[in-house]
Amino acid sequence: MHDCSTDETMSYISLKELEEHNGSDKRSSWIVLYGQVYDITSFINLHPGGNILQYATGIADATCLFESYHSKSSIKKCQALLMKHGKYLGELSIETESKCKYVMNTYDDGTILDSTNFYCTLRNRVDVYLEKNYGGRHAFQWIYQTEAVLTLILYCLTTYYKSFKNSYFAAVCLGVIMARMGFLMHSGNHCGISSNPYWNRFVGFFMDIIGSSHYTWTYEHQIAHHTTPNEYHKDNDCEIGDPLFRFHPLISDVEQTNKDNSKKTSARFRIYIRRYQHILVPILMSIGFFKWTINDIEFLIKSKGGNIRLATKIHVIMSTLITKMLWLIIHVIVPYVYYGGKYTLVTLIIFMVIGAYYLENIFIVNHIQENLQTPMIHVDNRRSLHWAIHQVYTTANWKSNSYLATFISGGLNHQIEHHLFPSMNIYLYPVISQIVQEECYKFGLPYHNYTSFTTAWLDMFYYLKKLGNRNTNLDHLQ
Ligand code: HEM
Repeated sequence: MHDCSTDETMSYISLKELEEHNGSDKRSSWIVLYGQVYDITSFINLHPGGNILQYATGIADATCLFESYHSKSSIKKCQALLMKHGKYLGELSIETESKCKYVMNTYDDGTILDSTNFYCTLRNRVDVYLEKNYGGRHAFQWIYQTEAVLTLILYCLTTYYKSFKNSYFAAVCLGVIMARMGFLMHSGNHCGISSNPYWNRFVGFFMDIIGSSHYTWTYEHQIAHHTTPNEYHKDNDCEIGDPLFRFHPLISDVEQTNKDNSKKTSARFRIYIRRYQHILVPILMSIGFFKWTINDIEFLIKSKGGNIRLATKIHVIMSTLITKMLWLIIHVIVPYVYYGGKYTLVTLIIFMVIGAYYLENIFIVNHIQENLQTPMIHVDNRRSLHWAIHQVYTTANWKSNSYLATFISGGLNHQIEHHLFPSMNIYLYPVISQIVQEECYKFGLPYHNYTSFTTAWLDMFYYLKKLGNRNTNLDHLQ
């Protein structure tokens, strides 16, 4: 990386300035690694890992993505490439809170061991082990590629029978297949399907085939969620349902500054609803697919999705609109013309609800749990945690080491391994989980692993209930 000690006059770049260089149409692309800002416009299209690099530009800290996506042996190549083609611009301004995220690895109050070498040690062990025994992070990629192609064929067949052949059974199967497409696109957009970036792009596009947008999803998931899991005002996933529901302890019952009566009523309504959120959330999960299909358009138009800014790209907006139109024609207009409104509505509800239930139940248990917060949640300087330690604290597995659970959940049962090595083939997670557990233990870090999906789900349910029933007080509004 750039040696700042030789700089006579250091330049500082503000977060605002950085955000303007996020690779939007006609804008350049800047990336922040280890607090240093680089202009990578000239080689962004030459990146050997493919176009995933575009998402990491214009964000406050891409160190987590940089470290977690490259193997031990790749990192040196990356640094050489960056030195050759990237232009060092300066340091990210000191006022930018995220800057210190990488620099310090221990809590300010010293309550935890110095874990500076946790990720380095772990990654070296994992990569050496995989290289020696399996030939690298993409072993078994042919299995995953075959699974992707077969799933796509099944999607086309079930869609055909549902939309053109009046089959309710096909609608049920389509729901399951849609969820499987969701797991696959998750791996594709994480570059986990293959060492070939085109395969990853192809499978990542499954998200658009099922009616959503891989572009907005990648920003929300890769940037907002993966770099800052369970962090309030950063990770969109811990704010789903807000203001109605509370998935995170820092979500307030009331708007602090507000004193007028209408808001007081809405705060009361919220408190009332939250009391039953553990019942309502599992019911409302059913509309997840409908929500995604519509939300994407809003995100693209506003260039913003929750806590994250999106780079505006006209060709992406156009292609998203086209794929959504095609989805609408195939799943709504065609069955409506052939079989009428009732059939269309019922089959739409069947496959959208089954798909959403399968997918959402799997991913909701990995982060929404009582014990999944960094220890200093109420203290601002918790950002001093190294990103990998943050991931371990805020993530839970269920049924680690089970290949069946890995297949059923698309690898999401190994959420800890996934957050530490997002681009690894999911079928290697059971292989490395023993190493991850051992290193967590050595460094005094937790390794949350539920013995079954049911225990994880029930704990999530009770935690939602607890969060919803938290003592609340409206007095200060008066
Ligand atoms: C400016 C920063 C970066 C540089 C210079 C860079 C450079 C490279 C290089 C040289 C490789 C080939 C490695 C090899 O052949 O062993 C590579 C692969 C890759 N990069 Fe990057 N990269 C950067 C940032 C990122 C970021 C931020 C991400 C993720 C968001 C990413 C994702 C990947 C992926 C997925 C691969 C393929 C790895 C594989 O097949 O296992 N890169 N990158």
